[in-house]
Amino acid sequence: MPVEEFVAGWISGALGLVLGHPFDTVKLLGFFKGMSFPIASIAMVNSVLFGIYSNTLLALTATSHQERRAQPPSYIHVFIAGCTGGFVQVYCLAPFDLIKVRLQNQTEPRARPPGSPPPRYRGPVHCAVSIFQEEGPRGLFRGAWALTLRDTPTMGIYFVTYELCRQSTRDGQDPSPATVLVAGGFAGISSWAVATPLDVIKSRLQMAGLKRRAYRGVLDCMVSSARQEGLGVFFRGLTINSARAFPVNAVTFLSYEYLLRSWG
Ligand SMILES: CN(C)C(=N)NCCC[C@H](N)C(=O)O
Repeated sequence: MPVEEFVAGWISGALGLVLGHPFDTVKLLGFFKGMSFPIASIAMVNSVLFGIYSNTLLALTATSHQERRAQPPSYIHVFIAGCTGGFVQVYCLAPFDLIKVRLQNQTEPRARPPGSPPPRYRGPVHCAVSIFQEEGPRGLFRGAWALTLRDTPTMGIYFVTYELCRQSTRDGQDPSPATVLVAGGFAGISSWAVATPLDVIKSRLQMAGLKRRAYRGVLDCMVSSARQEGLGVFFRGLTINSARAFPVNAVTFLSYEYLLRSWG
């Protein structure tokens, strides 16, 4: 199994993450105060996504990343490979994503009035240990099913959009940096546009353990959220997700393509 796609995926994920830092700081407060935890976790998840995607395409089409310039894979193969990458990365992402959502939903310490109780979680490691102790090892995978439903098809869409947008490049030639940036940016936006409704549901399920709010599953959470707050609830966060997705994924794909190209 070629490993360079995993390494390129890790580095490009880290670079995208640095670029997304201002957006993530607005959204996530405590989680992104330091960069080391997100780089170790989210960049590792990106490495799994790109590595599995590329190796699945290799299995389906018997072409390496370099050979695919001259022999582009069909969109159905790209979609299957993207879905496979999305499915596998969920099980690395689930605990990190849970920690992110729990930290995101607690009050920012700097904004707390003096004398108010300290935040429940002191940071990502404390959050992971507390969930493990209070909700058991399975607690760390709370919301994983919703995450699977969110990421499996949307990662297929992510890679198909990327391939569609860079179609203007002639077979056998490398796409220009502008093409890669635009294709990567649109890949991010299209996948987040489709993913946002399930992202809302996933976050609610992940918070349920803490708030002792019981949902019977993904469907129950969808129905009760829509009943109480209307259909608009499914589009919460769409603007910030899209604004963040363009630069983050433009840089992720640009660095991924250039790293693989420079390694031959
Ligand atoms: C849930 N969806 C839609 C995605 N994860 N899409 C792919 C983008 C991944 C990238 N690391 C990002 O955070 O934008």
